[in-house]
Amino acid sequence: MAPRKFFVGGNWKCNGTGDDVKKIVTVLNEAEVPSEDAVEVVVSPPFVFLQQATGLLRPDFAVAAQNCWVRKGGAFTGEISAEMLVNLQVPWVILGHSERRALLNESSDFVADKVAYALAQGLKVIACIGETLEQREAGTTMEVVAAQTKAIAEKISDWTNVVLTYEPVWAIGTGKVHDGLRKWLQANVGPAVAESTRIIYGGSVNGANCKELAAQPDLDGFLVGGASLKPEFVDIIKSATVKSASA
Ligand SMILES: O=C(CO)COP(=O)(O)O
Repeated sequence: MAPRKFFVGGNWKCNGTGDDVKKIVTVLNEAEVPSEDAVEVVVSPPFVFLQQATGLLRPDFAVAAQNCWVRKGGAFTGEISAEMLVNLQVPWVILGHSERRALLNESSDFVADKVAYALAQGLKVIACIGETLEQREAGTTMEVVAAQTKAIAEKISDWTNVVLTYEPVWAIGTGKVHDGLRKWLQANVGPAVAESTRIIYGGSVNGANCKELAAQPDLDGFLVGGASLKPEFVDIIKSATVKSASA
């Protein structure tokens, strides 16, 4: 089976202006980074800047939307459907981000329905899971992330276009949950899916800590928030070489 390609996502969240998009994309376009064979780079601007970013961005980098509606579009004011993203040729979507789970009460079932629907429309999905600090302190981390993954596993059969993102803000650098998640996939979905699915990490990844994090055995990349708006995002992309060197 082909090795899992390192994945670096930049989640711009609800930040920026059209001018900021130009600035960030210029830095990315001028950057010398490892080849497409070594790293997959996906940046995620707010919906309103998706087309602008797509038009300006180098062809070896892709874009992701930060969310989409759970079903076919229609009378759902303020939502953006998976079909619309496909129509704009946006290849990726982030679903189940911890901020949406926490602030907008998106449940694991709702997120799983979104993942299934988006995949069925042909989108690739950055599916986010992660526990709250309270759950962490109660010692239920693995239980919580396994339940979130199970909700998704029950609704999809093909994991090819899924990147699983473990994103608890507190958990820099432990690597343990990634190992647990891969074992969970192995036991509950199957060895081939466990072997091929990329499990990435998000939470305060920056230019200074990315190399050490990239060296964690079961970690296949990052979803970067704050640092993806800055030139250090290029250093984070380059940390893919840590993985290729250890492969
Ligand atoms: O939520 C995140 C990425 O989706 C992580 O954000 P930070 O990298 O700013 O901690």
